[in-house]
Amino acid sequence: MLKFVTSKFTLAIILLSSIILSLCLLQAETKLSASIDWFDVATEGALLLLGLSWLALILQARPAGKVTQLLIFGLLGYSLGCYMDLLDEFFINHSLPAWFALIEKLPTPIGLLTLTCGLWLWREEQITINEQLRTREQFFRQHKLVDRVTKIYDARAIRHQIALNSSKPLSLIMLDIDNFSEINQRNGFNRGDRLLTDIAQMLTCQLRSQDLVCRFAGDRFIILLPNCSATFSQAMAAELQRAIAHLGCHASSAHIHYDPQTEKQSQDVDSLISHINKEMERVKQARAWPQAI
Ligand SMILES: Nc1nc2c(ncn2[C@@H]2O[C@H](COP(=O)(O)OP(=O)(O)OP(=O)(O)O)[C@@H](O)[C@H]2O)c(=O)[nH]1
Repeated sequence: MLKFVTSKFTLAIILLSSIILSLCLLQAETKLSASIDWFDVATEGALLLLGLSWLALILQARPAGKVTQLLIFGLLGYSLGCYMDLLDEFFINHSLPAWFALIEKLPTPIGLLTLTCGLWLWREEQITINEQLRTREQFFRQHKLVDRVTKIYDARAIRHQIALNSSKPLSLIMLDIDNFSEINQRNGFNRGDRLLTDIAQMLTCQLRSQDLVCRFAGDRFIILLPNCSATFSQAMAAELQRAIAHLGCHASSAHIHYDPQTEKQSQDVDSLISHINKEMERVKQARAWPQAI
């Protein structure tokens, strides 16, 4: 439903209806210059310009996604309402079609309602990002264990965090970008760095506040999910792979689950890391095998 409401198709309909309304209004009787309230024209024109400038700012500042679509749709509705109010100033009311009075009232409230939904989701998104940044910032200050390129935790940091969390059930996800050396060769090392940074930021935004992501090595990331089930981590791994695909590359994923209460032998950080590395090698081999035959 949300997708339908915010689809490009709907945006096209709003633009089209704006054009149709303009044509309709062209047939109505215009007011004499002396009877036009120029103060109203100025204020309504200013509101329209403000709506359009907010739209331009949103388009510039926000990444593509559900929240941005809601904000755009809301601002388009609001701007359309302002535009119709402005046109209204230039035409004699009784010469306008009867349905115009009804239609005129709709875009602004619908637009403002959608905008409010968008702002609410933006707020939720920002709270998650702030929480992640605060955790990262605190850890950075304490240990200076941050990767130079992506500015997320490095391998030493995740080892430290796994050790801290290993008395409770935890899951680890490893993501390894496929054919990253080719991406480097094709686009250059700097673009490769940029892609690693984008992936790191995207992963940070996708996780729960208690999860941690690190750049483990080259094109390999590890995510620590404390207190979660194996099913949850499996679903999360698939979700993260899909999100990485949106950035134009593919990642292999491996995941392990460790519950100290049910395991026969307790595992330390090294054995957990070695376990997930082996899982990843198995996944990579399974991927390479069909290509080899
Ligand atoms: N841009 C950039 N590249 C890096 C960095 N660190 C490592 N790399 C590159 O990452 C690539 C990793 O190569 P491989 O381990 O062979 O992985 P791959 O090419 O993705 O191959 P598969 O994993 O088998 O799909 C190498 O080409 C490294 O040069 C870095 O900090 N920035």
